Amino acid sequence: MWRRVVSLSPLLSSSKSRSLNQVQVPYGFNACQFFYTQVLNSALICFIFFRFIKLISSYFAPSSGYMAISFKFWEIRAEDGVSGARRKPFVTFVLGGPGSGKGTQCTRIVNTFGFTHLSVGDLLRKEIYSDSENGSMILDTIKEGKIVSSEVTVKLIKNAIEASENRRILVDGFPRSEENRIAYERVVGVEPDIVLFFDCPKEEMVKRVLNRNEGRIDDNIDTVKERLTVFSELNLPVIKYYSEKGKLHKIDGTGTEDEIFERVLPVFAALR
Ligand SMILES: Nc1ncnc2c1ncn2[C@@H]1O[C@H](COP(=O)(O)OP(=O)(O)O)[C@@H](O)[C@H]1O
Ligand SMILES: Nc1ccn([C@H]2C[C@H](O)[C@@H](COP(=O)(O)OP(=O)(O)O)O2)c(=O)n1
Ligand SMILES: [Mg+2]
Repeated sequence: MWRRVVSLSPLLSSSKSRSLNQVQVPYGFNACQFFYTQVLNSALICFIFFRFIKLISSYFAPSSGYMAISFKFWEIRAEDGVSGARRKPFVTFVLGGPGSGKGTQCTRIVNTFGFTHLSVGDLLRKEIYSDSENGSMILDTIKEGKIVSSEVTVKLIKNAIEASENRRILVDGFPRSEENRIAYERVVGVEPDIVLFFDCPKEEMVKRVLNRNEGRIDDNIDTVKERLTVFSELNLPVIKYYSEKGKLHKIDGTGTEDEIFERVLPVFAALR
């Protein structure tokens, strides 16, 4: 290809320079000829180079490992306007114990800041009702208050992010364990941009879950107790991880919905 570019250079310069030969400048230097040979050749080389990179990145489908990382890099560059590829999404993870108000506050963020809300619990429940091969396993896991294998969950999240036209995404209820977090990073290839954590006392969370009244099979005292244990053991280490990375926004989850949203507002307003 490079040979083709080089062989095109004289063609380009000779045809143009013949008609513009008259524009002579002192010291025997032809300004127009210089322009056509140098500037246009450089532009042509750049154009062909970026077409080549684009072709290569679409040829090697990003799936895992090195190619996924390099593809991500290309996507991030693409965000800067280098190519027409899809922009990297701005991903916010929303964490908190059961009943801490994640879903409620996500709805507010969607309405105010135009995010798309991906509730991982909803994605899993949809799998149960769509009779998918994992449906009964998911149902049992949710009933017991445990966490579904990351292999299933991450695939659902990745598909949902890819299907979304919106590049501003809230992933609600994920990652719920270090296993969740590591699997996401391995498969998707990037970390979230920010992480919200709704901090709420256990008694308040239990009260809210038992009053939720959405007909959920896990909204009962036995399951919520188990979920709180799982939250302390598996989710708190994830929250600590993001806090140490400087990505965590810890929000007091007590008070009215309005009061809590007042605490959420500055996080997103600062991003505008
Ligand atoms: N600040 C609040 N005060 C009282 N009830 C709330 C508050 N925020 C949410 N709720 C209610 O508590 C229940 C759990 O809220 P939800 O948003 O579903 O929490 P999560 O998604 O964290 O489990 C819902 O019935 C919701 O209407
Ligand atoms: N990352 C996740 C998220 C949810 N789940 C399962 C286990 C959770 O108890 C249920 C319900 O999750 P959901 O986020 O809807 O629950 P809450 O809104 O916190 O009450 O789904 C999971 O296994 N892994
Ligand atoms: Mg929820």
